[in-house]
Amino acid sequence: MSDHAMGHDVVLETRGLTKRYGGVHALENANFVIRKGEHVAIMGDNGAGKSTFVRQITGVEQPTSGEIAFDGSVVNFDGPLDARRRGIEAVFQNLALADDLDVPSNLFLGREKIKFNLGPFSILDGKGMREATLQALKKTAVKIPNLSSTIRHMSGGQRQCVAIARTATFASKLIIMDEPTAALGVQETAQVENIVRTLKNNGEALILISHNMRQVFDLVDRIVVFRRGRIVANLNKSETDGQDVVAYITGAKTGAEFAEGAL
Ligand SMILES: Nc1ncnc2c1ncn2[C@@H]1O[C@H](COP(=O)(O)OP(=O)(O)OP(=O)(O)O)[C@@H](O)[C@H]1O
Repeated sequence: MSDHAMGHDVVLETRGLTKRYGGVHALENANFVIRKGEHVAIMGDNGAGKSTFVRQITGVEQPTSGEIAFDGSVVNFDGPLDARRRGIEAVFQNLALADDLDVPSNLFLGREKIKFNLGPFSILDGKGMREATLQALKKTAVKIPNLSSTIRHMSGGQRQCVAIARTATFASKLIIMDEPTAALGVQETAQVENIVRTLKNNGEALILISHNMRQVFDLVDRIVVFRRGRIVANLNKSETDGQDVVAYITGAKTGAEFAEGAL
């Protein structure tokens, strides 16, 4: 894929992205595009290849073959840090929060604001991190009653909100959420969904992996369906419905009509 072949509004594009684990074909020839400000859902049955795809585009793993173009050029992510440095942030099912730290410390985990260095020691800018946390929560419409409480003392929904606020604070180009509400109750789910809507209003590009059809139709512009490691459908929300999507997920519709390059 030549760099200039990408539209200028394309944030991320994969071409022929393939991942094999020994003999397991977890991801086969995935062609995927997401543009600026777009919210795209990835759906598919268990084992369809959704998480494998996300691991390749977040630098957690290196693909077996295929290309990833990000922000205008072909990239090979060295690791997750490399992807993060370029502006891709993901909220994974295991939230990677530190249980014994408070909200600002978790938001800045690994990226702490330093006030000054004293020999080998770094003195953290606690006030700066607290202020930046308040701003980040405001920007993402995340409501956390007490910034000083440790993660251990928070509900599942609040933890998820902290993880999302962290993602949204540092993701300059692309946010990825892997099943963000799978473990949450009704109210907590509503809160997370509100945050996703706010991110849409803020013009952020977002990939949402979800099994929840209502949520997907509520929150995204486009639905990409994975089945047995392949992308079998790329559907504009306005041109499809839940039954149609389920048909692709289960294989009742084969996706043979899903033309290469139709993205
Ligand atoms: N590290 C690995 N080693 C071997 N096989 C793997 C590995 N990771 C995933 N797989 C296999 O690759 C296929 C795709 O798995 P993946 O986890 O990407 O699916 P998924 O769509 O994310 O499923 P789920 O909804 O259950 O999370 C499955 O057959 C899975 O068993």
